[in-house]
Amino acid sequence: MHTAAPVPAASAGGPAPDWAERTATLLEAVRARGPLVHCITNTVVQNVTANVLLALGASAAMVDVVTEAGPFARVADALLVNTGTPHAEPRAAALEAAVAAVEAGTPWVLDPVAVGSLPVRTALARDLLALHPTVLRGNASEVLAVLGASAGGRGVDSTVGTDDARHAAQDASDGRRVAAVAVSGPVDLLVAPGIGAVRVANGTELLTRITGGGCALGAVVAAFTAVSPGDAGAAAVAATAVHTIAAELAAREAGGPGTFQPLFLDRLASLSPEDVVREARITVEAPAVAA
Ligand SMILES: Nc1ncnc2c1ncn2[C@@H]1O[C@H](COP(=O)(O)OP(=O)(O)O)[C@@H](O)[C@H]1O
Ligand SMILES: Cc1ncsc1CCOP(=O)(O)O
Ligand SMILES: [Mg+2]
Repeated sequence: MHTAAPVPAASAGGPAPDWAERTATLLEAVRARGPLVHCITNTVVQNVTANVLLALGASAAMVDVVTEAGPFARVADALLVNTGTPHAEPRAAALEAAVAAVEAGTPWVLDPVAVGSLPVRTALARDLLALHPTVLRGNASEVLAVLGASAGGRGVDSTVGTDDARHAAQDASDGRRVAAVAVSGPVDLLVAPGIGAVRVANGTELLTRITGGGCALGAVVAAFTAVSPGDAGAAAVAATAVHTIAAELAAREAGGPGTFQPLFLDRLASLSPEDVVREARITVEAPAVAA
């Protein structure tokens, strides 16, 4: 079992090199353990999600059948539930898996894709949220919508910035509805009790020009929760940094979205701890200290 490094001290607004070191350590832990990630995800991104997990060094299994999903969530190392194409059976399987994950102590991630004005997935995502996912991950519109603070974005895309979701995300994690919230966008925002607001400025606009740039990130976050027991914030930061740094390196060689996708998988697989430490652009805004 990997022993996580201590949480780095927060420094207001400045660079936080300890998070880069810790991300590198957690990346090595993912590769050493090869966590099995149980995915109940949408039909659009199943293939890219499995490929991203395999490139990272994790394992993927798409188990979205009722009566299989619950038992599998008990033996998997982590679970991802994504609401992108919420047909009837995957909806029931998602609830079954989430209940089992909570009972078994399997960490799990909720990605409330396109929640807001669409009633079926919005009800499902709220039911899932009530089961206390380890990490809530989505774009800013989705995070706000599932928390009841907005009407949602434009389909699967956000119409607001990550900082617009900051207060709702902090309320959700401080109130223990979830252990951490990961809000994606041009600069990703990660919040959890004790870590303040962590921002990861890595990434590439090409991640928004292929499908699954965010959905696969949810699976990567799930893989990192498996090696960060009790520290969902660290899992969210490390997963986001690894995903976005690999993408950024791939974008330097890519001719466009078509060549970017395989290069992204190559970079995920070859990303070294040194690459992480050299490329990470992570800042921390310390939590407010009570007077
Ligand atoms: N303008 C951008 N520049 C760089 N990276 C981005 C940009 N927009 C999104 N990303 C990255 O793309 C990934 C998916 O984010 P996002 O598009 O917000 O998710 P979703 O697909 O769920 O809406 C994240 O890793 C995020 O860091
Ligand atoms: C296009 C689409 N439609 C329903 S789910 C989905 C995939 C969304 O993927 P991402 O949120 O990673 O862009
Ligand atoms: Mg999404």
